[in-house]
Amino acid sequence: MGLLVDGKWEDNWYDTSASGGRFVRSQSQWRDWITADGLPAPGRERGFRAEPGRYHLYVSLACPWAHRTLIFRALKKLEKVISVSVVDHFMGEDGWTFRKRDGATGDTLYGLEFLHQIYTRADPAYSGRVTVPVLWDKQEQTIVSNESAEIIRMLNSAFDEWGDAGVDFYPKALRKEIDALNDPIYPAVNNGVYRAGFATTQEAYEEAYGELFAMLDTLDDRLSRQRYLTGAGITEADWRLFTTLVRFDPVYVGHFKCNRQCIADYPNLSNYVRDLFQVAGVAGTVDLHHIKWHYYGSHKTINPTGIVPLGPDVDFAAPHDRDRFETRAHQ
Ligand SMILES: N[C@@H](CCC(=O)N[C@@H](CS)C(=O)NCC(=O)O)C(=O)O
Repeated sequence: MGLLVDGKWEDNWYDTSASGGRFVRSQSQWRDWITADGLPAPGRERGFRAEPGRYHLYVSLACPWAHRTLIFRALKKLEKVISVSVVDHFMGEDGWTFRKRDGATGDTLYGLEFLHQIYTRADPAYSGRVTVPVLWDKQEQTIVSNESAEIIRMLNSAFDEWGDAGVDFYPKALRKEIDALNDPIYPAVNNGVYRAGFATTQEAYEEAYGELFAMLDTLDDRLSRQRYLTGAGITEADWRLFTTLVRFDPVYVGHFKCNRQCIADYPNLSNYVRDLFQVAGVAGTVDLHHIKWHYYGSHKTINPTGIVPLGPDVDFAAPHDRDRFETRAHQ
């Protein structure tokens, strides 16, 4: 685990000393947008036109943020439009690498060894973390975005000429509600599990743990009345929650000490995660081997032996009870 400083790789774990033992995720630095017309997004200088075959995703199958982008690529039927490279599940002193095993593809564009070489290819003087996902422009040889929340918005609509325009996970009428759900779910749940797991003081851990389970309780209650977070149809808010929930029992309960209870113990969340897993195209984006081996194998500060636990045995393909609710297909 490390980062780039003026284009040079330095091996460094997260520094929590300035924040009372709290893990603070850095802001993504590449924030351009692909648009159907190629004009820069408001406030941006560079414009990127949506075109088939021009863009590439660098992902880890372990990473919940990258996982969002793979789900959107699959459900928007963009597999032939946007290509993908999958990094190795182990993230050690070289950061993410292109070692090829267990379904990792290597760097299918340039045959590079490390993901940080993709960042310096875009900017030889880049300083910052080297994270997945990366949305890469093969034509301009640069990074468009390394912010998953924005990449999924692009995939949701910019490529509709080639993808499935009938699927909309961020419909106009629900945008306010989706944003209002994402806003508290991100710090408490998506990033909350990391805040608990990477905390280096008891106080910081307990703070994150409390917020996490309070939010999961609220969500379980909400899902006792409706099939999905905004009601009868699946939206972006569901996919963002899903990638954390699917990792929860296999990894976060043990590795990140998020152990007040499992998702399996929540009557509604447990059925909900199976429901989403069983949406056509989604199961193929979930790789529990990469997920377990990455977290338990890579985070030596919290699991020094690197032993990967064998359990629990979670079956996301088991039946769920969610079809008792009103359901709406996408507009
Ligand atoms: N805000 C980013 C976060 C991405 C992120 O933190 N990815 C993790 C993997 S789960 C990573 O690559 N971490 C490497 C590092 O922090 O050095 C996003 O949502 O795209």
